[in-house]
Amino acid sequence: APHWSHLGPDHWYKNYPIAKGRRQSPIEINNKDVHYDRSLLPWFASYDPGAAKTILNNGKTCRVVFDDSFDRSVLRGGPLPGVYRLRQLHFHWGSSDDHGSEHVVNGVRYAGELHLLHWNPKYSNYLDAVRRADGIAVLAIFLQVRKTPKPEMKRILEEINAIKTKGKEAPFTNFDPSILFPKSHDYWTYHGSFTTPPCEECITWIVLREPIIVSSDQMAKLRSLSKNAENEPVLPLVDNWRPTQPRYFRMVSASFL
Ligand SMILES: NS(=O)(=O)c1ccc(C(=O)NCc2ccccc2F)cc1
Ligand SMILES: [Zn+2]
Repeated sequence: APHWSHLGPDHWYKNYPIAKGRRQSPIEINNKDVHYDRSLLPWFASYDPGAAKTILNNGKTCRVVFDDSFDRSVLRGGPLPGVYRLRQLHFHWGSSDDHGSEHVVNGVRYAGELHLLHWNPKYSNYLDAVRRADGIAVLAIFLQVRKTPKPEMKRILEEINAIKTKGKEAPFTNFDPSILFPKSHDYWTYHGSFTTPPCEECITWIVLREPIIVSSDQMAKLRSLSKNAENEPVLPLVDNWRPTQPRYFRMVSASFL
């Protein structure tokens, strides 16, 4: 990773000027700024469990990677003009249960946030899609800590022990991430960016209103990951969330009243 990558979010603009752009993510979602759009369609995920390939610790997050060589696992509907291919999912979390999400809703910070990243196959590949305003769609789901966790998160967290340090990867097959979805498909949507460098402004964000429930132990499991590679000094992988960015003149639309 580049030498500056250990510098915080306030330094990113030196290498990625777009980090100070007009369409950055995450943002605060406040009811007073949200516009109910009754023309917004429901979104649908059609995922093939066989597309899941591996789970890895890249020193920045825990990521599950999927086969995106054809329209095998796709997201469609909602604000999207067509199908978008599922490429990976990853998480953001804090150093304690009272913070860790990237988006903040009416002042509420959640313990974490799950991002399912999809790209628009009208472009030849992911790298090309990243350079387009309609290139990427991220489905964001908040993680809320409660006593009785959702059993579906277990499968991902069971693999954590195999990817403790940066660069560790393990097979992760036969997994349909839609089992993680909450009951309600209500969402907010707006145009934004990657929340990490290169901060490209290529993302249609679909942020679910209903969080998924995890336990404090499950969050502790995520916090047991390390930023460092094996046989390097231990650096806990925590607080991998970007602070909220100015909304400027962006409309946040809601699919619900
Ligand atoms: N937290 S998030 O906004 O959902 C997010 C999703 C994906 C990336 C990513 O792919 N980075 C590497 C990357 C970026 C651009 C071009 C090629 C890349 F590999 C970064 C942030
Ligand atoms: Zn993310």
